[in-house]
Amino acid sequence: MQEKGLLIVLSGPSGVGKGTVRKEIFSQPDLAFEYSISMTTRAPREGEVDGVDYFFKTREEFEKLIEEGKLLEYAEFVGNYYGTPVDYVQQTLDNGKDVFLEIEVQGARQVREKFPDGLFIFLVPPSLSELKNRIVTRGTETEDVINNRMSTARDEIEMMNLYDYVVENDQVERACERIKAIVVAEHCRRERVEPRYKKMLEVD
Ligand SMILES: Nc1ncnc2c1ncn2[C@@H]1O[C@H](COP(=O)(O)OP(=O)(O)OP(=O)(O)O)[C@@H](O)[C@H]1O
Ligand SMILES: Nc1nc2c(ncn2[C@@H]2O[C@H](COP(=O)(O)O)[C@@H](O)[C@H]2O)c(=O)[nH]1
Repeated sequence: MQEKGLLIVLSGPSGVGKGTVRKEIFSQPDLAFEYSISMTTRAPREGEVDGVDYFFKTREEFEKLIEEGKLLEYAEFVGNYYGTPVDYVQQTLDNGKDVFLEIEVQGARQVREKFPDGLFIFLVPPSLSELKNRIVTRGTETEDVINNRMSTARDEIEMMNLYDYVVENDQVERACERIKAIVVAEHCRRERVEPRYKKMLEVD
């Protein structure tokens, strides 16, 4: 029987660097994750592409997806809906591949209920002032939205004890290395050791 993949959830306050870290991890070929592209009612930012960064939906379309049970989890975050397509996640896990979700904490709680064996990682900034600096420097949000996201961030950080691991994003490369090490360790712990590691342990 084919082993199921690992469901990896990365959360953290807005602006901590989840997307940056995730893109860096996905640019490296040594860990084969599949990224689950989320649905959102948020308007696309400059340079964002439908079907690559998000599937952009109207509120009506999103509410229909909720009614039809098409979402593994969803949440309203600072005025917009965000959600994870259930079929893609389930099919990819069933095919034995690891799936990587980058979602906020309300959604992560719902995923934990459905996938208690998932791997839940919370990314933290070196400080709240650095968090604000990152979100401001990104230059994508209005002042009102930044203030809203910063006040939500304080509540989110209080939820970090619900996660299996907390990783500091002081430098992108270091945060990626920490996350990759956690995933490899989890695979070993769950005895789903990659063949190349098994080979290393073989005795002649
Ligand atoms: N380790 C880091 N040091 C300095 N700047 C960083 C670091 N990681 C990310 N950044 C910068 O911080 C900003 C926010 O990063 P990013 O968009 O990846 O955050 P996010 O957590 O995905 O945010 P959101 O939840 O709002 O989508 C970006 O401008 C990014 O370049
Ligand atoms: N619960 C979910 N949260 C999600 C999902 N996709 C993204 N997110 C999180 O929303 C906020 C805001 O994202 P932004 O792109 O507008 O900055 C951030 O914390 C994302 O991680 C999802 O499918 N479900």
